[in-house]
Amino acid sequence: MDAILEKHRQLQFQKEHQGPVPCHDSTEVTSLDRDAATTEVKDANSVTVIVDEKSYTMGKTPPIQPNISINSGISGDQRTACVSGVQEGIPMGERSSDILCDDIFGVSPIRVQKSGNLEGMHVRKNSLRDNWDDEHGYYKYHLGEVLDGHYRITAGSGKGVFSTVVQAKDLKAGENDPEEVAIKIICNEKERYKSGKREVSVLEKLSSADCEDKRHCVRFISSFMYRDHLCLVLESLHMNLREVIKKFGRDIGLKLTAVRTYSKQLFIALKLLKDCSILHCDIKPDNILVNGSKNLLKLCDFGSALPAGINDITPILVSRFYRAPEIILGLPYDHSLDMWSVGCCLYELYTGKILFPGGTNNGMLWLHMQLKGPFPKKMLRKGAFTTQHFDQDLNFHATDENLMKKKAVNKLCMNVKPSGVGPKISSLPGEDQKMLSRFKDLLEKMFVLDPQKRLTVSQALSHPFITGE
Ligand SMILES: Nc1ncnc2c1ncn2[C@@H]1O[C@H](COP(=O)(O)OP(=O)(O)OP(=O)(O)O)[C@@H](O)[C@H]1O
Repeated sequence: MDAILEKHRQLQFQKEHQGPVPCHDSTEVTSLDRDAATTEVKDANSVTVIVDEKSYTMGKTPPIQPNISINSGISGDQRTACVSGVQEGIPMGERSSDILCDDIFGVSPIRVQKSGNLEGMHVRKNSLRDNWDDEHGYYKYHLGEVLDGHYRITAGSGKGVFSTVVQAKDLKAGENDPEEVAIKIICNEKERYKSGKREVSVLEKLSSADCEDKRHCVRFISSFMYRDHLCLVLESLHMNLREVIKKFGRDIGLKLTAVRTYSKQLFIALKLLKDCSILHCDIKPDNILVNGSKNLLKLCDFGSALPAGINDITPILVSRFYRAPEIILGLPYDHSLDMWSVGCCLYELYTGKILFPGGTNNGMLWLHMQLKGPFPKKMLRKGAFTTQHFDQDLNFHATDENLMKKKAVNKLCMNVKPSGVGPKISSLPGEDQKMLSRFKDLLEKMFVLDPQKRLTVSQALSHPFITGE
């Protein structure tokens, strides 16, 4: 990818010469083939739990989060949720029978069925399953296998928490049909089947609202059942943005012109969601796919999507690093929650770094305040979960273990001095300074803490960073 290599070259030049570097003005994200096979990371000692996506709603016992560790990484990794203990300092009697566990890096929100120990969890055993499933309910496909007499599997493509995705050749493709497709094989489990069916109806709605395929959401082709697995046939894309960052932009990020191209396409996708009254609720680099030339992206994984206006209050909606503050505080939410997540992705694309790597929701709020200052009191007063993070005078109350070690956190939250996005984004020589300051301005507006004042999708599409005017 020229744009990224160019950025590497600039950094290298800067290091060696400590001065500006002449720069190509490449705006295109150009092709670079995937050559790394996906890795399987498996912890021999981990115990997999089957998780259920329905989140807890306002008024029920607040969630207790066991220390869940999830072997996570890019989508090709095997992600296994394993319970390593329970949260300290909470009497057993106060625990809800349904314990929610928070996600960690890049992993979609999940819910285990019972707290603390493995008793009652839906632990799968090989002997209990038909032998075409693995012990966790994933379908054990093999290359060359023909699914439903229709699709020959040509390669593995990715693995999510709830599915395996394979590349396949459509053996019955008509003249205008794509030969290459991706098939998302949903885990064989009742709740997964139900959420898969919901994903199908969201995809159908999006596809029929975008007949010309110009609005950057993955195309849905069809679905079928195969050996008790719901299978979604989707257009095939090349790799996800987490892989792109990892492979080409780790700790450095992509060139601004490439970020601008991706930003515009993401906003067009958000506009489609808005027009269809759908909240994605899990936007993160893993769920954004690019084509082989890397110049076209598509939003994928609508497995957590919700109709706008449902507003079940839950503190674990959206993967944690990309989770907007209104979710954590327990406020009503709408399309602005996806705008926040997209902001996190754009920052990550440009810098190669995660903007809010909080270890807990409490840690996330602290990072939000460090960037943008104290929360408006009006907002805090309305939050169903505010008391978990703020005292009665609305001063921040650190409960995150890592935060408690830091002296600065003990100060009243009113003293938090916001850094803003600007200082976190370093300007590279050769980068168009006007475009960069517009990018910073865009991000600043996407990270407005109050969701009602945050940048809307129409405003984003007409922002000077996008229009260039
Ligand atoms: N249409 C596609 N073309 C190519 N690869 C895909 C496609 N859809 C998904 N993938 C790959 O599979 C991975 C998992 O897909 P997806 O996120 O839809 O599954 P999931 O089980 O809902 O995952 P999770 O809940 O962990 O986010 C993606 O990150 C991507 O790498």
